Amino acid sequence: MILQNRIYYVYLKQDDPKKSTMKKLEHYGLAIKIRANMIGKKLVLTPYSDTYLLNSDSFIYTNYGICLIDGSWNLIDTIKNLRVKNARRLPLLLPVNPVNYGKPGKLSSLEALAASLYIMGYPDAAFEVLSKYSWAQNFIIINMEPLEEYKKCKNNEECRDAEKLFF
Ligand SMILES: C[S@@+](CC[C@H](N)C(=O)[O-])C[C@H]1O[C@@H](n2cnc3c(N)ncnc32)[C@H](O)[C@@H]1O
Repeated sequence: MILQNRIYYVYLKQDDPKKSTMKKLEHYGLAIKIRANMIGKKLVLTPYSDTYLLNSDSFIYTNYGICLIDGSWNLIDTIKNLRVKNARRLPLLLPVNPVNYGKPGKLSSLEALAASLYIMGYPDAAFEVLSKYSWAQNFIIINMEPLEEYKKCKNNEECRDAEKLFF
């Protein structure tokens, strides 16, 4: 079950809106679009963070929510200087989305969200968000072994070591 009003995204208008995975989740009532100045203490997923997302971050998720930055990978530099309180990176995983299939780390917002929910201990919510796209069905299955390892990590160093086991 997905906790109500905990999944947010900032939309950067860099891609075809019809292809935005977060807009689709919003359509199903599973995500809320916000402006960057509303991020506050929410977890923010950005590959530029030095801090890995941990299972223990579920405390921040349940209290403040999680926010994706929905832009284009081609313009990812735009968010390089984003300064927020609770920025997090994900350890490497394999995307299954049609644009970046098989390129380690280049996850869609939907995949990044599902991976985060899984690592924080919400597998049912992860499967629920993935269920909205047929191409996304195998994302957890394909990444099950790394995800299970990442879920056990207690700090950055353990995440880095776990990543090296698979990539
Ligand atoms: C660059 S956007 C591309 C989104 C794509 N247009 C879509 O509709 O799904 C993907 C977003 O997912 C999150 N993300 C993807 N991979 C990540 C990683 N390795 N670490 C942290 N966040 C990640 C970030 O919020 C990132 O901005």
